[in-house]
Amino acid sequence: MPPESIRADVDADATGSDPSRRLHAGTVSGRPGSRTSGGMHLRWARITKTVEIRESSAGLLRGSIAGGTEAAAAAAAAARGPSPPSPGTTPDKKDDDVVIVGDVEGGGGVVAPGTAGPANRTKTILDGVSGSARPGEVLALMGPSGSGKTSVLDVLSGRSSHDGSGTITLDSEVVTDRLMKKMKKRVAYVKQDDIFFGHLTVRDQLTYTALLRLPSDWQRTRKVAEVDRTIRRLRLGKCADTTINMISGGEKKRVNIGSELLTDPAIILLDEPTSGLDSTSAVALMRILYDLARDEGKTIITSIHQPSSAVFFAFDRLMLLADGHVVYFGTPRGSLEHVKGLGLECPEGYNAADHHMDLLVVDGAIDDDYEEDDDDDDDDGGKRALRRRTTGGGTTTKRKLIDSWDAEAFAGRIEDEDVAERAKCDASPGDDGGGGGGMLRRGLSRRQSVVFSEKSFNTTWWTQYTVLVHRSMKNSRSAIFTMLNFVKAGAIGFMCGLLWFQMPYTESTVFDRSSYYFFTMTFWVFDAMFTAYMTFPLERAIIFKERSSGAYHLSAYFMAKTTSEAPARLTLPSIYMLISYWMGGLNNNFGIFLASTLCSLLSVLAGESIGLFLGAAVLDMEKGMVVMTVASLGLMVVGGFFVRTLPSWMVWLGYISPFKYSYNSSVQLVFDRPVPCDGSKLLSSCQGGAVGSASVAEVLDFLGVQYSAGLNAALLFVMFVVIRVMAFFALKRKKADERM
Ligand SMILES: Nc1ncnc2c1ncn2[C@@H]1O[C@H](COP(=O)(O)OP(=O)(O)OP(=O)(O)O)[C@@H](O)[C@H]1O
Repeated sequence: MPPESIRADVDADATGSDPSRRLHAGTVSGRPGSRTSGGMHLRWARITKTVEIRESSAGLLRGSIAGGTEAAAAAAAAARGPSPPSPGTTPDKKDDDVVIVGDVEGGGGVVAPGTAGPANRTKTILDGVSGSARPGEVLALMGPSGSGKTSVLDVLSGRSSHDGSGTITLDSEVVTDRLMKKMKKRVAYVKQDDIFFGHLTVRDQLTYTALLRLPSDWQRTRKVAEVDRTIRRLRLGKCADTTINMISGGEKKRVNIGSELLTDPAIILLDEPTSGLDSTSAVALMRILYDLARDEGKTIITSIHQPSSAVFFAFDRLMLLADGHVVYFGTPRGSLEHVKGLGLECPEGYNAADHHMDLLVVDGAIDDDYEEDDDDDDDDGGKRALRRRTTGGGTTTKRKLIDSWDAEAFAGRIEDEDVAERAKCDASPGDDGGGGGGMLRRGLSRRQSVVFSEKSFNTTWWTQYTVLVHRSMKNSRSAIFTMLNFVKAGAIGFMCGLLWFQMPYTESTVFDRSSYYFFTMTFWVFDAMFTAYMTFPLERAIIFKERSSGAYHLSAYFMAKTTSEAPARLTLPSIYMLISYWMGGLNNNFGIFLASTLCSLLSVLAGESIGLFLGAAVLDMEKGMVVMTVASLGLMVVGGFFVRTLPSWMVWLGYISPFKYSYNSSVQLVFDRPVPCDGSKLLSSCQGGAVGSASVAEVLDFLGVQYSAGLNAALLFVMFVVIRVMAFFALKRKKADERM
């Protein structure tokens, strides 16, 4: 369909008698006097995006079959293997890329898709993409997997940059990098994955979001009222007080949308909001989106895989993508006319969306199989449907569709619309603050100044910190204060108590006393290191998502995390100490119990810092676990328990071992008086039998303990602080990489 007919088509469709219009009939609670602002007209022209293809450590090249030659696609598909996500990481489609086999440098491998040759390491994932989305309308992006839907949304949302050759305009204002950064707050982006703290209820999730993101001059009651309204609007009443872990997929999607809606965005971008939903839930969700567009004038852009007929025809506009190219933009009904004009008519009664996908999905490997199977008598309808995708002369329908869409003319049309609208705006006095005269020529436009005048954050650092502490405590309370963890601390404490039960304070138990502390600090420091390690890799998706929408400062999050988890993290070792210390009869002085418990807790905090640092530095769980294991065992080995004299080049490692300081300080404390000899002739002063005693200094020397208890505790504290600061900077450095 020629681009010129797009608007006519939209208008015609809007008055049509399509049965799918029932989707628009849904009602949403009225919004009299609501604070809702309408949408904005978003246009984009000639957007191109090229990415570097990363080489894996095994010398393989990661790429995708999309956009590649059929041969490349076939070989790449053949090479495709299961690629499970790393445990605990958010599945990332970028990591699911097909592995292209071969020595690419040597030119012997498979051609990187969309590129000129085997040695080329870049790939064009968006190629001159143009389109527009208006307030009050729902634009759907459709196309096969890998066609570029998410990439378009990433670019439009400002979460990812494009190559700079194209333009994006917002109400006809060119969106510069700076404006794009600010614009993110007016653009809600609901990603494909539902990422939340699972232990929070739906209401908690929305309330924390409201407290973090709604303006600080709003009263708390107003924010809570907004949460209630969002719950009603998204029909989440039934599950409002259920934890997110327990709600259904459709409800999760709605919570995700609700979290974004709270900030009253002008533009809402959604990446496959209906994926994983049954058709009824998908229709219900789409109805909510239509209500938002119709009733509140929002601009909505959603990618969608294979919608039902009702959903398909209800879209206001449709953008079909293949291999990063637009192959159609216009009304859904117009899309059928367009393909019919190319001799690819949708069969009677066949789902239009399925028909488009059939035309666009081409998998070289599958097609080759069918070529070979040509004489197969057992051919069935499915195969025939697939073969339908190949037209005469070996040209795929996909190629035909790409070639027949005049992307250049379409981009020109989008740009003309922009120019016309801008001229209209310039000509209307007062509209831009007085006098017209060219918004762009005057530098900062009215729209831009409105956006720029917005503060980077809606709330103060302190508000962010307190809200995040509250949220984190609530979440970690549920995650750490579990019955299982209490049983673990209690049972291990009791077991140790039995093992070291009521040791007499004599020469023969010198080793047993010190080994109690060796075990205690090994166990709890390891525990702290490994559990803290998980923190950032598990929460990274949430942090980056929330940060990319300007919810809070990273420092507020980090400080909140540090302070809120400490009580939970320290309670369990305290329970252990309370049970095992008194059962074991380590030292009946209560002050020494308190001091040695404090030293153990300091070592837990130092261990936690190491875990946080490694978790921030190595967000990939698989690699991180290896680094953690090596680091923790290494630090323990160099603590001086196994090898008294370390090789000179390793001595420095001993100074960064929390195990060493924790052990030293506690052992210093517990041997607070001379140790009576009991005939075991362990210590040199006791060689005469069960008479006399060994001095504290001799015992400590015998055990290889260095420095005073105070100095050891102080060094633990320094480790705890310094490594924690390092963890913050490691996380800060990661931020840019991970946001994409
Ligand atoms: N950073 C990247 N590095 C390499 N390839 C990338 C990168 N980002 C996207 N791609 C590739 O670009 C193509 C388009 O990806 P995109 O995620 O936009 O597709 P999609 O249409 O949203 O797919 P799906 O429907 O499966 O979500 C894919 O082939 C993908 O592998």
